[in-house]
Amino acid sequence: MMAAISGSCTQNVFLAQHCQWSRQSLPRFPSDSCALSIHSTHPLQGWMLAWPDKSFVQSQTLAPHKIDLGNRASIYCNAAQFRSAISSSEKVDFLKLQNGSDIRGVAVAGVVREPVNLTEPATEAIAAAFAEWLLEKKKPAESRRLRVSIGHDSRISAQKLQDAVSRGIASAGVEVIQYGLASTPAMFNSTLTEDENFLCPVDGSIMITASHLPYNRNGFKFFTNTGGLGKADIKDILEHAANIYEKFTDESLKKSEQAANAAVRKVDYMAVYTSDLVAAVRKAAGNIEKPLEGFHVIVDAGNGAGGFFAGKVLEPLGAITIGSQFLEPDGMFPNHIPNPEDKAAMKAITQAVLQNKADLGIIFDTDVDRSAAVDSTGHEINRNRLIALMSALVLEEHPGTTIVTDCVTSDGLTAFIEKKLGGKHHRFKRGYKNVIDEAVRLNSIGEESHLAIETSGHGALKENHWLDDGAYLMVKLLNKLASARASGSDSGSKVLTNLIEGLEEAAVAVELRLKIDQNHADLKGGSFRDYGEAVLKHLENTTSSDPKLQKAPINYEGVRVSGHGGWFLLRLSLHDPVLPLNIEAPSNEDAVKLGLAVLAAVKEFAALEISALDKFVHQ
Ligand SMILES: O=P(O)(O)OC[C@H]1O[C@H](O)[C@H](O)[C@@H](O)[C@@H]1O
Repeated sequence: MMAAISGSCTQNVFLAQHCQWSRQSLPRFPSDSCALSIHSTHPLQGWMLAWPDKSFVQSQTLAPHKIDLGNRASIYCNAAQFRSAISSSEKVDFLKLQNGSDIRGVAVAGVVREPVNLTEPATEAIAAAFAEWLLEKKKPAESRRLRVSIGHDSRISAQKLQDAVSRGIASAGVEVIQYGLASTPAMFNSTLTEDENFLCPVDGSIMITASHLPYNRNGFKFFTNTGGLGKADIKDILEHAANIYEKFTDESLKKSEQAANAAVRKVDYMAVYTSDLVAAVRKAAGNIEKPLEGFHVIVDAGNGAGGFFAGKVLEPLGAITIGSQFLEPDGMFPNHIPNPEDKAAMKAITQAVLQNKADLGIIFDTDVDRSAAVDSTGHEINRNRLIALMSALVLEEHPGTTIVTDCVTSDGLTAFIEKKLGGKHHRFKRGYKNVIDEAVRLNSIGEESHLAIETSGHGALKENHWLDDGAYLMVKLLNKLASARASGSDSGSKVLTNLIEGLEEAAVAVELRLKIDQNHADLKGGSFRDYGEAVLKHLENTTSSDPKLQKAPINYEGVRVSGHGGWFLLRLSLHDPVLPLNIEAPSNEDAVKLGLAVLAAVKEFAALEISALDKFVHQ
């Protein structure tokens, strides 16, 4: 038996060093076929892995070369003895890598006070933990192993992290399918596509991205066919990754490299994803091959992953894309930050549209889950305007439906959705996952909702599996242009601009981000969250005694108050020790009055950095 096992030890090494599993779930081997059963295919997948639990046998606690199978059998393996490969200087605080439902960290050295914490071994451990999580959630079919797709954006650390992710996945006995440069939504899509030629559907998917953050960062988003993983799952995975990491040995790292070398396959999945987008526009236009013939559309990918949209989506549909810019992936982002909320980015695409006299401009963030547009007059269609436009399109198809948005949307948007479009505006919390989950929840309790969208440019439609896909949002706009042309009412992007006519916009709209100094004595050793909550409570109390201010009757996040013809919202950032303050008002004077009301309440909180607010009210 020993000889038989030792020949297939890659995954057994992983077992012996990283895994925990339930005694009850061990397979019943006939006494003399044990070894063959185990190394015939992929041992991990036949066994139910379990998350840490005291009742489980932890292989680490067993003799180094022996895995105990209860009283039925013992398997011996010539794996390396346990000897941690991680020195104390490489300790990683895994939980600090959690960013809501994503993982984010520093992957490139060289920025002062930003030490690398998303190292290759940490990445390998996280990927292995995800693979284990997946193995527990999904029962692999007899006929095939589980498979995970891996894609990345244009960041300079993409390649090394892709390799590390591949090692982690392969070490767990799961198949690795690399897509190379890809968009986040395409990765989710790969869990839904049914096409064995492209090894789809995959059981899980990992996108390596840190969205619009600076070049030295990177991170991961995880998907299964039910959508992106939530916060609780990410926390479990990180805790488990920390265990795996502690137990790495030189030998196990070498074995996972060998496993990855043997297991990795590459697929051009973006070809499938883009042809689906092309097909969607053709269908909406009445099955016309080139419904965008003659339209001039400019794409600005900001050197992220979105450059494909010009050549692989717009051009096959007949559009002219001359003047498109920054389509080449470049992880140093030399032109502007790929972020439709960024002023410089919006200026860049606006200028390109005007200079080229284009019909429409389209801009994506780095990993293409967010987008915005610019009409032929250079008018930006982002933030509240993008939500208004998408609401108009969705409400044409689904009259009366509920539009779920984040909390920093304007009062003008509510009036537009409810009075002009006849829909219902449900202003919920910040965070793309929060708005998507809320829309799904509403549907589950009988309230119809077809759109969940944030001012950040994340938008998800029910018809598109609640996937927040910046490219799909733009496809909806293109559908409108194409169908207007097909019906003879073509007037270029005016078709779109007309749809948001009547959206009232505040003359002044500002966002100030007030930092909480986490090391300040005023925190008295408590968390920045508790401190932030105390600030918010105090603000709520002080504003309730001001007759000129009215607390929003329904509000799900922070303190939202109307007054002086406008409103303000102070809330805790989803991720950072920051209290973002949004103010919208009909004039600067009114905005300052609202700012002063906030300042009066928050100035006594010594750990809060209020200089930006101070400057704003004393401008
Ligand atoms: O709370 P904040 O710091 O403003 O960040 C909020 C934003 O965080 C991330 O970028 C998420 O992807 C967005 O969905 C969310 O809106």
